[in-house]
Amino acid sequence: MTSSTSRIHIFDTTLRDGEQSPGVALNHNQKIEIAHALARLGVDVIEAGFPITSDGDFECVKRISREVRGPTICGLARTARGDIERAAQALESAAKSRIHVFTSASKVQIEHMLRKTPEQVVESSVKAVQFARQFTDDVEFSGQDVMRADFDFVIRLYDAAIEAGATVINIPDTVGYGTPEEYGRLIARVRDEIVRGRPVAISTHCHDDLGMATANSLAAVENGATQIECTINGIGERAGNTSLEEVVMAIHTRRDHYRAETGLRTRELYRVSRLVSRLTGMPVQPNKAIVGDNAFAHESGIHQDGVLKHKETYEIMNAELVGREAAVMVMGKHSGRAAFRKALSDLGYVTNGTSDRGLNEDAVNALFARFKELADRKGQIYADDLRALVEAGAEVQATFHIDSLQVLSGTHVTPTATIKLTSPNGMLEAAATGDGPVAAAMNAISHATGITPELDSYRLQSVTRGNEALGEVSAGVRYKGVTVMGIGLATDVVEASARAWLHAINQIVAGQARVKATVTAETP
Ligand SMILES: CC(=O)SCCNC(=O)CCNC(=O)[C@H](O)C(C)(C)COP(=O)(O)OP(=O)(O)OC[C@H]1O[C@@H](n2cnc3c(N)ncnc32)[C@H](O)[C@@H]1OP(=O)(O)O
Ligand SMILES: CC(C)C(=O)C(=O)O
Ligand SMILES: [Mg+2]
Repeated sequence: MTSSTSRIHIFDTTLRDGEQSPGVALNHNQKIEIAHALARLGVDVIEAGFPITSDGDFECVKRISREVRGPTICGLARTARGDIERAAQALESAAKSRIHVFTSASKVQIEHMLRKTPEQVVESSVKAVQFARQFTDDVEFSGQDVMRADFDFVIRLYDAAIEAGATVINIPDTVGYGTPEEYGRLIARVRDEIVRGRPVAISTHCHDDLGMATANSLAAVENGATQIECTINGIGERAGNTSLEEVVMAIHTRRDHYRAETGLRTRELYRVSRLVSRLTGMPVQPNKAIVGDNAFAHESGIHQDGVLKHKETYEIMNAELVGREAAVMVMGKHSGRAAFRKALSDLGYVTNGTSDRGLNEDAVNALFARFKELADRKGQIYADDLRALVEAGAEVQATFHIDSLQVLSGTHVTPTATIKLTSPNGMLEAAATGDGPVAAAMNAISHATGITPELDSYRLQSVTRGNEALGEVSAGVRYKGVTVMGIGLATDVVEASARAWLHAINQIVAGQARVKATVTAETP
């Protein structure tokens, strides 16, 4: 840290405000596990709970105080003496402890919730801070809902709290009402009018009701705040709190701008995010900054091509720095050839092969065309899909290709299929019926090609994941004593069957059949 770089303290409240997320209730062991993970991450303060809440919360704060070393352990308390005493008891065995006393600052909360006058709020706050100081030298003070409060009152309240012994003053935008500009200006006012060089830290605590928690916290840093209160994955009351991973990585990535740094071991970020998501049962949205599944993933061809050539074309931070893998390629309909080749070679296929070895240019192009077709229907294409696609054959050598297939089937109709095939001699078209839609499609192909093998075996299986999983059909066919295995892949099972049938016919025509059974003189 250079002399012009300020150190920002990270106050993690996942176990207190985060646990206030509707539907979340962590048990002791889960909280201890998260507290240890936060200590490994290197947060400065863990707000372990609100000890007056219940015996369970009390015991948990007590256990964290006893077991977790590194960060300061903090307990929340209203201005009531009972709350403060209970917090102090819970924190007794912590190596470093903090009591966090809070009141309300806005008129609406003072009048309607606390049912007090502003004077009474100041008085009870002063008494509470003084009382808390009897247990620890580290007392944090908060007045809820500052952004809807009268700022002159806010200044008076916090000045009184500092005089009473508060060492950290936390400025909560409890309902996520402020804009970055307004919030930043208030923090600057607090810094200039009441801190005035006294050894008191300014802290920010923002909620995300309007999606501005991260921006507001960073605006506070620009205006003198040296502590950010936040939660892993941004969980918390209603729309949640400032997301820890976002502010930490914003400060790191834009250190040229913020001239600040946190002391966190950022490589732990992703792991802690997964842990909190798993234990709270709150999934992380895929497009969530830093820790979402898509945060370092690329699906569109132009981006994939850029990232494959040079990661920084579309990635602004080092994924490894947050414990993740960089430049993850997601294969879908927006993907291009560069990523497709890379995906094939990652699966072990040689993509610059010659006509007799590996996949040559034509083979890759044919596979790419099939891949696009599939992606249009299936959405995401997984490694298994790609493998199956290659194994089903690029059909470069194929004489016949499906141009279109239409099948009519139902309870009271005779299954009928119409096929159009491209061939070296032009378009071939035929229609046929069958016992079922699969038989009708196979018969139509046989009529069009003039080749009618016998079906020896038929197997259909789902090879990939998702609702639109690929169906793979393996059709063992016999023709003039030669047995050939045709493989067809499609999201539609009738189409997969037709493709398998045609694949077999193409092998017969090309004379490239893999002989699986003894050749006999028998003809079908
Ligand atoms: C913005 C925040 O995140 S604040 C923290 C919010 N977290 C929680 O509330 C979780 C834990 N809470 C609880 O378990 C309970 O609400 C308790 C144990 C704290 C209190 O329970 P109860 O005694 O049953 O009170 P209840 O929850 O119904 O109402 C809250 C009381 O606290 C008072 N209160 C609220 N904030 C404060 C404060 N900062 N200082 C003093 N009193 C306060 C309210 O005025 C109300 O008092 P009243 O009962 O005299 O009207
Ligand atoms: C207890 C306080 C700091 C709080 O969580 C809030 O105001 O949002
Ligand atoms: Mg809060």
